[in-house]
Amino acid sequence: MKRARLIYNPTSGREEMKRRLADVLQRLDEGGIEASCHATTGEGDATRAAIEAIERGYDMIIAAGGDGTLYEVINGMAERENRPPLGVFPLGTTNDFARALGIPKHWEDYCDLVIRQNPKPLDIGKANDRYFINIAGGGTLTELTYEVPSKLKTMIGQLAYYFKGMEKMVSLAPQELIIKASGQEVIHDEFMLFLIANTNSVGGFEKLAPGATIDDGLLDVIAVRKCNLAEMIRLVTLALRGEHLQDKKIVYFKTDYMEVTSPGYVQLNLDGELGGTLPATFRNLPHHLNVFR
Ligand SMILES: Nc1ncnc2c1ncn2[C@@H]1O[C@H](COP(=O)(O)OP(=O)(O)OP(=O)(O)O)[C@@H](O)[C@H]1O
Repeated sequence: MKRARLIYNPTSGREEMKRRLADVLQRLDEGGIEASCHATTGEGDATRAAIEAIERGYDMIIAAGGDGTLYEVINGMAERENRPPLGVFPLGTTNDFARALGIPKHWEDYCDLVIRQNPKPLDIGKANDRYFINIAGGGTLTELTYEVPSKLKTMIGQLAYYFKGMEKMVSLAPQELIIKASGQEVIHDEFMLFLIANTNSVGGFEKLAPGATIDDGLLDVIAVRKCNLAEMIRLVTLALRGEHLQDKKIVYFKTDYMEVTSPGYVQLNLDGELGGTLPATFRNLPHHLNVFR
């Protein structure tokens, strides 16, 4: 029997885990995996639970929840020498990461994926002293991921982000950024936002970074130069079709290391969570985690 630590957020998405837990444990058990559970209680708890699971020598860790729970779990794992395989059980509202990797959403299919025990390596990103698995970003629009109330997400799911997104679009302001990336000329300009993608699915946009792959050792950088609301809406429309990267308002490149500074106050968003402020260094950590996928 292998031992798994299932770290789940009982409040994620539509609170599915509350109903499914017994079934999940039973199916894993039948597949030769004895799982014990940790239900998270609030901010930072999944990080502590992941550190403890490694110290207690579990054979694998399964993070069940949304992108926020996954972010906390990888931040507990990334600095450890011994990093057991990670399961990403998608139960959140958007689940960008699971969607990008084609990880099954249905609980039975997901359990079967873990039971097959075939984890594959993938890159993660490091922003200053924190880690992200899907996306890092900065600029007013990126703040919306942590401003959407959890209760609203439970009630109306993805729509909650659209409402908040529309509200934020009208108050968008450009910020001066200096971007120094390895293999690139220094860029100094005013930007609406910048994103650093590790996967191709971000914020529910499945074609935001079409060229981003999870194990190429590189981060895909997309920055939107200063523009007005009409241009911003045009870019969002293009992004839905994956046709935005050629636009003259967009800066796009791949890199393994980058520094971003600003004379202003710019908050960082890491996998949808507040991740400090600029200045920041971003680097790719190749094949740092093994994930069932
Ligand atoms: N028991 C709990 N009660 C309230 N909040 C919790 C609890 N456990 C964890 N949290 C908080 O939930 C947040 C993470 O939510 P998570 O991303 O898993 O789900 P979600 O918000 O529904 O999904 P998504 O990120 O896809 O929108 C973390 O900020 C964490 O602090």
